Amino acid sequence: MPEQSGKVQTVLGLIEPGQLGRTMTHEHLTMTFECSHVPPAPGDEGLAAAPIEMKHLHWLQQNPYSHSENLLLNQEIEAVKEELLCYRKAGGGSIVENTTTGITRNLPVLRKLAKETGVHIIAGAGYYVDVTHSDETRKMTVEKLTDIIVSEVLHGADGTDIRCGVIGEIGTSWPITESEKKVLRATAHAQTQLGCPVIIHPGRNKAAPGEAIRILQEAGGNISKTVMSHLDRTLFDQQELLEFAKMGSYLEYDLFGTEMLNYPFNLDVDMPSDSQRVQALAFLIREGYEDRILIAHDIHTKHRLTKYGGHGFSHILKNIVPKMLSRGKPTD
Ligand SMILES: CCC(=O)NCCS(=O)(=O)O
Repeated sequence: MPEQSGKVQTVLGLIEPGQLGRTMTHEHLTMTFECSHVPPAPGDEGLAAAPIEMKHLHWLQQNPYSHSENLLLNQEIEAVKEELLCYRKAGGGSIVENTTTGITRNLPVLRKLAKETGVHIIAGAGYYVDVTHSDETRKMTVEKLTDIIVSEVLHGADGTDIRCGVIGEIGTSWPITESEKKVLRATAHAQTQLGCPVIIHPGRNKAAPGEAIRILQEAGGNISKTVMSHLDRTLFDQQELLEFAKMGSYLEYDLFGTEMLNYPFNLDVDMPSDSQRVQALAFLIREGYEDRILIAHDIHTKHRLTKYGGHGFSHILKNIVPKMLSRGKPTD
């Protein structure tokens, strides 16, 4: 792809890497997450159906996936626009928007947001997890899936001329399903043709990141240009984290701002606090992985927007960066 080589492809066109500024590599600006609805606990049905209000905020923070309306981030375009203007004021430059096929990607909205806020937005190509794959997707060969992903980057996606700039987030469950394995192989083949970055959503099991990387590797993917997302809810043991880091992908801690007691998708997981995320990053830096770390908020529900009392897209720049600086360099 000679035209794009060495450039960043945003929804408004190509820019130089030097124009990116501070970049959140894993966010969603418009999407739906009904595929991950969790039925409310007995007795909570009323809360789950009530309008989002301050008095319910704590319940919502603890049960974000049990409130159907909370899963419709696509209804909040104006609020997201305000947030992006604040993000720019806070020093933000770019956002990688990870919404792929299956969770209602909306490229015209991304283009409008980029035009109206001045934030560079890079859209994601490819497919989310198996439960969102259509029958048509399941029937496709790896070659057909590859052609679609390549076309989303070279020509535009979803019937528009708006081009994606990365592949991902590519969704995988645990265990990884046959349909997801096909998409992973197609992702690797498309990356070989395009040379662009890949972003993977691993299943909720400590073996999931390594298994996804192995499948990409066997299909010829470039692991040094691959991002493993959501490590903060997936890999906890320091030795296992180092074993994974040696495989060579970028290591992404992208759930900053998410603090919940019971992680409903895997009750064995203790979701870390932001302080624990910062400690995990300090550990990786001490071990020599400073240049392989990426961070973001992965906002994908309404309640995390400042409109609803959430932390918003500027939380890392306003709160986490000062926290990191207050801890100094890990060797200090
Ligand atoms: C679409 C957003 C997404 O998949 N976020 C990850 C949520 S979790 O698997 O880490 O709970």
